[in-house]
Amino acid sequence: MSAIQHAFRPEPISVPSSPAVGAFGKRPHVTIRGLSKRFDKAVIYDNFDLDIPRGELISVFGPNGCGKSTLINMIAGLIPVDAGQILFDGMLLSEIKFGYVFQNYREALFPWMRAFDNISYPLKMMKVPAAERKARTEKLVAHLGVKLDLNKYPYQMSGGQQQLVSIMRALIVEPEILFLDEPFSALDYEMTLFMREQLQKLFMETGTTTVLVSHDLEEAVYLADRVLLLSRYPARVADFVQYDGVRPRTDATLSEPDFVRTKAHCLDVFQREVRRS
Ligand SMILES: Nc1ncnc2c1ncn2[C@@H]1O[C@H](COP(=O)(O)OP(=O)(O)OP(=O)(O)O)[C@@H](O)[C@H]1O
Repeated sequence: MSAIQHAFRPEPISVPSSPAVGAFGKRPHVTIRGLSKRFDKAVIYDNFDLDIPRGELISVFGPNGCGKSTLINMIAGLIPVDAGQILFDGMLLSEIKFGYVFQNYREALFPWMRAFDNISYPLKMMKVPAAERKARTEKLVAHLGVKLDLNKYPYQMSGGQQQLVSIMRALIVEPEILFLDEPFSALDYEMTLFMREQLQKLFMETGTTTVLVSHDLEEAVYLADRVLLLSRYPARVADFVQYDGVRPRTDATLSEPDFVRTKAHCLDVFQREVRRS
């Protein structure tokens, strides 16, 4: 193991001998074993294993088209797996509550519903009575300290506000795990910075296990407790890099030695994977 790997305290990703204890020395939240997926002749995953620790924010980063979205979509049950098993504390997806935030906020919200109704919609699907839906939505908004007119329709809100509504809609069910697929990529830079702070605040408030696909290495490291670096497909774990930067992370974080080293290490791994044909 090189000196730089020591500095980042990478943790080996291996199939634990007992499913009760994962690679992190504690029970993993999500256990993926033997996952396989192909699209026509392209083998995207072939017998892929991964443990996702509880209560951490995991950024997924890797070469273009390597299978980042496919991974979270399979974990979230949006696309079927060809083979393998994904368990959440030993349970199936159907037995847990999870939230998913799509990249394209423009198509994610119901345009005929006000922000408030968009946020509380999953509760309606769960047949929660109207009074309780209202109370829970108000509580979530107050808890997060979101300053937004919830009577507005999506077309009356900025992209960032719409994405914030999408995130709150994902959180309203008090998910055990939250998936975000490049949630800020359609936003302008100012809004992206604002939304990163919102996400970080949410994460610090709720401690929800979060899996974030990002195209931006700086963002991936800045937000993460661990960065999952994938290889080109068939995707392997090229590295699973721990980053312990104190939260809340700020602009100053970006020039801290630990951040700079972690990002440089991730970039090294990424470039090695990109060069590999
Ligand atoms: N429904 C599909 N049918 C056929 N091929 C698909 C489908 N979905 C994804 N793929 C292919 O599978 C590979 C992985 O796609 P995926 O979107 O998971 O990658 P990604 O790493 O998220 O991509 P990007 O970096 O572009 O966001 C890509 O080559 C993609 O073209």
